[in-house]
Amino acid sequence: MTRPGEEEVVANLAGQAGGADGISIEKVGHAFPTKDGGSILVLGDVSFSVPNGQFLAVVGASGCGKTTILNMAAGLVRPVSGRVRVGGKDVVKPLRDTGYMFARDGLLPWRSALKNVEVGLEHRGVPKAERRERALKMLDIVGLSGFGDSYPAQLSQGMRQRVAIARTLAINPATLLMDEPFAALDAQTKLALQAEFLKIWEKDRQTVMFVTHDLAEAVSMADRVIVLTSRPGRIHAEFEIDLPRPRDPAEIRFDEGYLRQLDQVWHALKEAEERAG
Ligand SMILES: Nc1ncnc2c1ncn2[C@@H]1O[C@H](COP(=O)(O)OP(=O)(O)OP(=O)(O)O)[C@@H](O)[C@H]1O
Repeated sequence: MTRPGEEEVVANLAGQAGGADGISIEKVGHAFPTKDGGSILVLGDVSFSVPNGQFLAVVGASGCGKTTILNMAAGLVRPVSGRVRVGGKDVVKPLRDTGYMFARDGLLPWRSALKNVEVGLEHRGVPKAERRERALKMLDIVGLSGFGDSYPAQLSQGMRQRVAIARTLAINPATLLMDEPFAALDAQTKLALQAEFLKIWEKDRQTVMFVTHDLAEAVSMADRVIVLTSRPGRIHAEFEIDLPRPRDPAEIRFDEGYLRQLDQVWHALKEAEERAG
């Protein structure tokens, strides 16, 4: 899996609030060069859009190009063919009003939790007092008031991922790109953070593209789920998730409508993998 380096993470955190026209992936194809001088086709003619304020989950077999699509929307990878637009603009470099979150929290170990939340604001040139105020507010929102002076090594994995959420949201991003952000957490913490994240998101409704292998996570959180084929990734199926909001992923687990939609997505993914295999 490709991951941006720290500088790129910081660049993505250095966001600016602003309007957006969602995300648009238009006829995108991509291949990476291989060591033997050949190339590996990763994405084949993928088109979809994420309307403003929608929470889209993308699922698909390992290696089908999910992270590559996120990296394209983040401006870290240029597609070989096709076009990627975010907020109505072609993405030709990392956008300042896009937040990017990963399974690993990416916190800077030498900075306190509070200072980590401030990183993106610093890069935007937000004055110190305002920065501090916003970072403290975000830590409070993610349930970590009182932990601002703690360093990442002094926090549990769930707490560190909470700091990462606070850091991503502190810049007030219009677009959120999330790559398995809760994958490294134990089941209980994962459910708690999913619920907390949804509570925050349901207020602000950023445009979200969320990559996950966890189908329950996709269906319980998203407005829409896209299933990609195995490599080269193409769209295999798409589902509108018509479950009411606000949603709590822990509580929705036994809902009939949820179970039905989960079953549909599960079958679509199985079918996509069987066809490829
Ligand atoms: N920079 C790169 N150079 C060469 N190959 C790459 C590069 N980035 C990704 N790939 C290859 O492209 C394919 C798609 O990678 P990507 O990380 O987008 O898949 P993914 O669907 O996110 O996988 P996973 O679910 O395992 O995270 C993989 O085969 C990967 O090895």
